[in-house]
Amino acid sequence: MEQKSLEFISAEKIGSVLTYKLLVDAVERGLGLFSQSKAGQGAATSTVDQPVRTVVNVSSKGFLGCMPVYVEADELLVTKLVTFFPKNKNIPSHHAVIVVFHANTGVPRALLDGEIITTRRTAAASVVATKYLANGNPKILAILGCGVQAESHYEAFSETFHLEQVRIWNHTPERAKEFVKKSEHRHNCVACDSAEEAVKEADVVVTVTSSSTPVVKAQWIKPGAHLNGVGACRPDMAEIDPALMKSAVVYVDSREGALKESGDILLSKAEIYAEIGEVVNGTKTALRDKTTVFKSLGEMFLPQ
Ligand SMILES: NC(=O)C1=CN([C@@H]2O[C@H](COP(=O)(O)OP(=O)(O)OC[C@H]3O[C@@H](n4cnc5c(N)ncnc54)[C@H](O)[C@@H]3O)[C@@H](O)[C@H]2O)C=CC1
Ligand SMILES: O=C(O)C1=NCCCC1
Repeated sequence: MEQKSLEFISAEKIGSVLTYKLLVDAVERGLGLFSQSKAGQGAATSTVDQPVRTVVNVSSKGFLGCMPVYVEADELLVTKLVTFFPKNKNIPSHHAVIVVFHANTGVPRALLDGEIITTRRTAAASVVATKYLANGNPKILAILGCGVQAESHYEAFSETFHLEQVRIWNHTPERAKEFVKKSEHRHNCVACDSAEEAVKEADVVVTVTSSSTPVVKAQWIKPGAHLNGVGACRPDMAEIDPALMKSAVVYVDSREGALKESGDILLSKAEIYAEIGEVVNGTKTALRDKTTVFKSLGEMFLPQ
């Protein structure tokens, strides 16, 4: 009889092994598997079963998201539980734990601190989308927002692309200046006084704010640029000008998730061209010369 032995894997341990290289490869593969499968449709034969997460609102303070997934190929039966409390002060706005079960027996195997995985996986997903959708090698990156995701996106993009400049904007300008000064390695970073200044010559834009209303306007975007929309993960929230959503070619991580959760898509009534996993699988085209948006909502896949 299998003995129950539940291992706890700490944030320190995860942080020491989970490189962006590893994650980018794993997320790319995961997104491909997801789009190949009948994910979320409850089919017993599905190779990946990942229903759209269940979200519990905690009055006006925040929410709890429950994100289960079964990946047959990896014998993975996992769920992430993530909270988002945007008004938190002096502690992160997101917290998460991940529970891993044995896929053949249902026996719980491990409990993982989910914070670093959430932080880095999200940036890795934006890197995957950018690898496929950027028009040539991106040289100027604009990051709107200066929180945890801004840090991870800066690290992941700096490791992957040869960036000449990273333009940083925050709605409280002091925070953008602090971001730039945080490390001597950030010599290629500049704090911008306006979001327009950050965005207007950028090859790639990342929006990583807790804003419920658009922080980027259509007319600021360089034609052919690629934008990763990472925040605004509820149907009543939007980070991107509806005019940009309508004029750009829109890619998502999960079509079903986007049609339930993304205010940027629902409020603008933008058409979804493809899941990024379909591009990975070669069943949809990467329209690199067009202005593209990847609307990220956070489909979770763990490396083997
Ligand atoms: N798509 C995905 O997979 C994931 C998305 N997210 C989302 O990404 C966003 C950023 O997450 P974190 O960096 O962890 O959050 P954070 O709390 O560390 O940072 C939030 C940033 O938004 C800025 N901000 C707050 N209110 C604003 C407003 N009204 N207008 C403009 N900026 C404002 C803050 O100054 C800060 O720079 C959140 O919306 C979060 O829910 C987070 C994890 C995964
Ligand atoms: O995938 C995640 O993790 C999250 N996605 C949307 C916002 C909360 C965290």
